[in-house]
Amino acid sequence: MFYPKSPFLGKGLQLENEILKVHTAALPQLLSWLCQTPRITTYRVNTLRTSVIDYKAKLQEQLKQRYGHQAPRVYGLHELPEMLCIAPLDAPADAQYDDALRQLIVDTSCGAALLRGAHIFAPGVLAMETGTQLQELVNVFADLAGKCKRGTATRYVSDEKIFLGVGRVLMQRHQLYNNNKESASGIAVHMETNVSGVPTLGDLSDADALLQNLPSIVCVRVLGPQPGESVLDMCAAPGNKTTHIAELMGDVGRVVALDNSASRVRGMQSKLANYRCIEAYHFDATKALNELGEECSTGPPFAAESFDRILLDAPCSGLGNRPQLSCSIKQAKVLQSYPHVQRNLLAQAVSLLRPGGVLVYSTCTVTEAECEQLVAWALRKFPQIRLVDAQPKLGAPGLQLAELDDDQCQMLQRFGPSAENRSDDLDTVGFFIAKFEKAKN
Ligand SMILES: C[S@@+](CC[C@H](N)C(=O)[O-])C[C@H]1O[C@@H](n2cnc3c(N)ncnc32)[C@H](O)[C@@H]1O
Repeated sequence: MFYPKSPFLGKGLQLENEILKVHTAALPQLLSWLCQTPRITTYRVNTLRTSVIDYKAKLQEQLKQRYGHQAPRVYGLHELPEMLCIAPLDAPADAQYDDALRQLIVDTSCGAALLRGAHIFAPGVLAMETGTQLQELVNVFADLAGKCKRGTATRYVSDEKIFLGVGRVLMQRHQLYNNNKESASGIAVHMETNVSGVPTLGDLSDADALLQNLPSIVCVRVLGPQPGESVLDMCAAPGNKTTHIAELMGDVGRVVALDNSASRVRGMQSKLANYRCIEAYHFDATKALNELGEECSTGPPFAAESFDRILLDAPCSGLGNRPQLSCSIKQAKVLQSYPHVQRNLLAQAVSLLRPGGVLVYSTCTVTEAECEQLVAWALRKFPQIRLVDAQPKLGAPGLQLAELDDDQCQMLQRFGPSAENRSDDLDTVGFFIAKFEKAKN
């Protein structure tokens, strides 16, 4: 069956050429890896509320109810004690296409979530054949070409659709596509099986634990926040790393979360309200430094050298979000626009960090320009910072660039298709982490 080898479906050569400029030989392998589904599912347990042992028992119970004696393994990694991993199913073969079933088409972002174990929410359903009944089983496909019109009632024919699995219908056409009423919400199709073998549990996140990718958990561990410190999370929404920072600090100290999207800040407020040490502001972090050196009020902008640790989880091209069934970035100039804002943010971070403080720069992408080249630029531009080893190390070293020596590459973490990331335990999304320390005065 057809499976994409590039998120750009062979139509984005210019874009593909932007991704790895020095390491072009590694590009085909990287592109096809981006299209594949990470096979492990990871939850970060909120250890302020529950124990990892108790949450593991809860997960195992859910899996047993769903899969009986074929329930997949739940395990931890000693480097990340607050994380639990769910292994893929041993035998995803019963997700096989059944010619007797009707078909249902979803968009690519819904398709990607489905391959990672989600059910299908109403907005993701593009086409449902007329006559499809409640509780009926359907073959689910993703429309890679983006040509299937929402509300299509007939069988959608295309060479660029891929089979994802078999689902049970919970909403009918009239519930999904009623133009006169509010758009439908909720689960429209419950996935019984999928071709990735990732258990179809949906998102079990609640106050006790969060569905979160492994490198994001590594990232906050690399930052290493301590109780009582003052920590800035410059690009915080939806707040998933912010809450991890607060948890590692035992909810003692000060965590300032900034984001320049008002709606995203509103969206994370209720989650953050559970932590005493977090304060969140709708604010453009490229202006977070009070350049006038005036006495600051409590909120942003802040005086220079205000923070012990800073996380810059930068806005980026997001290409590491596997599986990339089709990339929403269509022009090279969009890809080229990210390093500019990343540099502005990094410059602010260097000024806001106290001497001896720690800065972590991370992205959920794989382009050289937003990862290793950005680090090389920062080291050139700011002699007061140096790279330090990004421990705990679960990713591979950074790519070798002329401007970075071998020791520096080893200090970086790149989650990609290299041998180091191949073990089943680490089949995760693409991500990049660099840790800097600012010289003491
Ligand atoms: C990669 S996401 C952050 C994810 C978040 N750290 C987490 O783990 O939940 C990047 C965020 O940066 C925000 N952003 C983009 N430009 C910004 C700016 N100039 N100042 C502050 N936030 C910005 C976006 O709104 C987006 O929420």
